[in-house]
Amino acid sequence: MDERRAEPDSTGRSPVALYGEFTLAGNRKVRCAVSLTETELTVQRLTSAPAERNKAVLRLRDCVGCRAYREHASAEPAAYLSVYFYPLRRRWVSSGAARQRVEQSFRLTALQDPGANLEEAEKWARAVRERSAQQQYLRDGLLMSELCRPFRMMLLVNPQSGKGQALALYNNHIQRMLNEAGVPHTLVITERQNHARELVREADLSQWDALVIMSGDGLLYEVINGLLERPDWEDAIRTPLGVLPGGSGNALAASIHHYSGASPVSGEELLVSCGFLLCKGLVSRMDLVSIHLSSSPRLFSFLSLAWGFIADVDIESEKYRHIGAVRFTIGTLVRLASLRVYRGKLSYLPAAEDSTNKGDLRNNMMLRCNNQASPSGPASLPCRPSRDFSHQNTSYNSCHSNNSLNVRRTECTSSRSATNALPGPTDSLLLPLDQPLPSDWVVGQEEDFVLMLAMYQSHLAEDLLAAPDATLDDGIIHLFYIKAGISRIALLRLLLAMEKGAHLATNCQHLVHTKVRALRLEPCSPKGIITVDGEVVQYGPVQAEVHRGLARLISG
Ligand SMILES: Nc1ncnc2c1ncn2[C@@H]1O[C@H](COP(=O)(O)OP(=O)(O)OP(=O)(O)O)[C@@H](O)[C@H]1O
Repeated sequence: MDERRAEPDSTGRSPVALYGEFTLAGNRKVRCAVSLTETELTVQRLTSAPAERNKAVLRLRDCVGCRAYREHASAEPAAYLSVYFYPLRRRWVSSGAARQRVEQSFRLTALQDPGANLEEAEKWARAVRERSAQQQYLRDGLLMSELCRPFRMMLLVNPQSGKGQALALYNNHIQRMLNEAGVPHTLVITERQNHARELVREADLSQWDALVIMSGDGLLYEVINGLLERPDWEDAIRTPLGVLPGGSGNALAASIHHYSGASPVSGEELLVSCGFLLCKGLVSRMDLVSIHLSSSPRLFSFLSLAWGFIADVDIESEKYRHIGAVRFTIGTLVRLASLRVYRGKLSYLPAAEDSTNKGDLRNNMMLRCNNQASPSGPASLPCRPSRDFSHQNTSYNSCHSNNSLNVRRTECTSSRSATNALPGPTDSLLLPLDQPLPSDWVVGQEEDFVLMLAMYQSHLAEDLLAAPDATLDDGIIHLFYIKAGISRIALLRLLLAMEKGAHLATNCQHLVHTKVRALRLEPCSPKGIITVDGEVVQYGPVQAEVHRGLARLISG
């Protein structure tokens, strides 16, 4: 075993920091030369076959953890080193790539003293751990010098979510991944609706470094609202949250996978990807949206507010939950066959030029090191309003083209905020629902709509990329709406294009997309469905305001 200094060499390749020759743990006849650089672990089998065929090069950024140990009750002096990677591997049956588990385990027997062999294995384990953490910091533009104590995670699993397999998925994938990453966790199996909400509302949060849900989006909705109902909501909502897909929609899980830049995956591949991101422990800020209804307490939403077609499909297809994500396809076909229109008024506050953010990565932090972060910095990406509102400064009282709202400006002098004395942040942009809107809002007139969808993350479901340019904390509500007049076939085409996030490129005249900071919807149809993060809420007037970066999410 040889320890070498990590200094740059003339080839530009990262130099070797540690070198050793071990046998494979699974086959003592195979000897390997193992070398560790700042970025890679290379395992070269020492056989007579051509060298490249017997070489595995694994990137430390794909490593979730490693372990040094001795076999229980063994008389042998050998110690073992296991290193766990989840690299992206190209799929053979379909295009794209997905993370797959690769374990490298070695047997160290160079010395006669079992303690000395174990010490050697521990030295390797420490070196691998430090370098793989360093890779994470470097990739995300952060250099942090010290790791804090291991974090303690509460993992809430809803056994009824999706096809009812969340517990089996935990047993088959997540338990092992968290053990490999050395993440101690306490498993809590939710027993009923609102169990998670009550639990986090009462919990001693000083005991937990992260609250992770394994379910659909509904359980995270409960956790977020439970945290914001606490008297200490300001600290509570900074607890890093995590999401592992176990439901049928899994929109937030699909969004964080998308933000990681990997090609689209679903099912267990999405679970492994989210498990990997969770083990890496990088925390980002996440926008939350406060939602006001006419006679219910204020709610907080992390994903979407929907009315009309999409809300109908989501709720009407609940009865097919046991078949998983296919339920949305069936629900869509059923609802298309009897397409409805809804009458209502839609108004909004356009996002200012500087509301989006280029510097997301700089707002990240390592979970193990810092989970009490300061607010987001200023934003800088230009906002692109939808084509029909580019003229909003000119003709407010007139009717516009068929893909615009009929807008008018109102003058409102009231300054009364809609936020009451409940816990949670103040809504500075909203007035009470029964008051006219302020003068800087675009105010809609009564019209017939097919759907309204407000999104704050990219995905509406695993395979629905509804807001392709949304990011976790851009401080933007991506508002989409379709007014009456669209044909069934045009609507179906749009929904199919949404699978790849191509719906905005179809130039469908009926689809409008605009970026806003707040909105108000006043339905006039006597009946209908409104959903918040896929959960039904009181039908009637509703308004929403985005709170940029209010929550913390473990993401990539
Ligand atoms: N043990 C349980 N039995 C019944 N319902 C539960 C249980 N635990 C949690 N719930 C409730 O189940 C509801 C649905 O959960 P969730 O949204 O997480 O899964 P899902 O609906 O299957 O997924 P998706 O939202 O992706 O379709 C939540 O409102 C939650 O409160």
